[in-house]
Amino acid sequence: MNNKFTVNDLNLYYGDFHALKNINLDIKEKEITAFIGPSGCGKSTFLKTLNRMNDLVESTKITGDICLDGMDIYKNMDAIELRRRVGMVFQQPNPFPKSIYDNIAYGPRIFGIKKKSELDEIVERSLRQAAIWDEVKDRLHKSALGMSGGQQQRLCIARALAMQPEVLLMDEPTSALDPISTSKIEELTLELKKDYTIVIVTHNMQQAMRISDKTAFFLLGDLIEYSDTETLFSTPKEKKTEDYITGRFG
Ligand SMILES: Nc1ncnc2c1ncn2[C@@H]1O[C@H](COP(=O)(O)OP(=O)(O)OP(=O)(O)O)[C@@H](O)[C@H]1O
Repeated sequence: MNNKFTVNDLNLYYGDFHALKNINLDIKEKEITAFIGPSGCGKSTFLKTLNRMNDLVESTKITGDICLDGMDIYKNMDAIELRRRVGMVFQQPNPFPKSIYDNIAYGPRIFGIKKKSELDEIVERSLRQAAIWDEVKDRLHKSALGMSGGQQQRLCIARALAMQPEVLLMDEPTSALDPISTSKIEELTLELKKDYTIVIVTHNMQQAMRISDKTAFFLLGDLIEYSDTETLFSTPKEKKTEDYITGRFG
C-alpha cells in the first residue's frame, strides 16, 4: 500500500505546552489506522493536524512536516482544498439544523454546484455510501435533527463523503452512540475502507481491534508504539503499551 500521509518530526505546542512530541509515522492508503491512548495523550490533537483543524486554535505552533501524497500540507496546500480532500467526523453528531437533503448538499453548493439534478445525485450517492439511504429516502426534506443519534452520525459521514474526500478522519465517532448504532458505524467504516483512507481516534480498544489495520498508541504526547493492530495487541514491544492494553493504567 502507498503512504497517504507521511509525518516527520512533528511537534505541536499549545502556547508553552508541548502536546505532540517528535511524532514520526506513515498512514497507508485505504487502510484503517486507529489512535489509542489515555485521555489527554494527544490523539485528537494529532488527528486534527492531518487536516489543519488546529489552524483555528490560537497560540498553536507546529514544527516538522506532514505530507499528503507527498505534498506538504502546511507549506504547499490551501487549507480549504486540504479539508475537502480530508473530511472529518466528530464525537458528537453535529448535523446542521436543516433538512437531511440540505445537510448533504451544503458543501457541494459552497463549491459551486447549483444544478438540482447534480445535487440530487450527490445526495443519493452519499447517503447510500453511508448506508442510510433506505432509512431517509422518504424524508429528505425533513429536519436532520429529528433523526436518532446513530442516524445523525451516519448523516454526518454522508455529509463528509459528499465532498468526495480521499481521507476520512473520525474522532471517537461512536462514543456517544448505543451498541447497535456503534456496530452499524463499524460495519460502515469497514465498507468505506475499500475507497477511502480512514483514521479513527477511539477509547475503545475492542473497536480498534475489530476494525483497524494499524494502531498507534500515544502517551503524554509521545507516540509509544505503532504497528499492525494484531501485533500491537498480541505482542506489544513496549512495556507501556502492554500495561495500557492490559488495563494496568490509564
Ligand atoms: N486548545 C487547546 N489549548 C491548550 N491545550 C489544549 C488544547 N487542546 C488540547 N489541549 C491539551 O493538549 C493535550 C492533548 O489533548 P487531546 O484532546 O489531543 O487529547 P486526547 O488524547 O484526544 O484526549 P481525549 O481522549 O480526552 O479526547 C491535553 O493535555 C489537553 O488539555
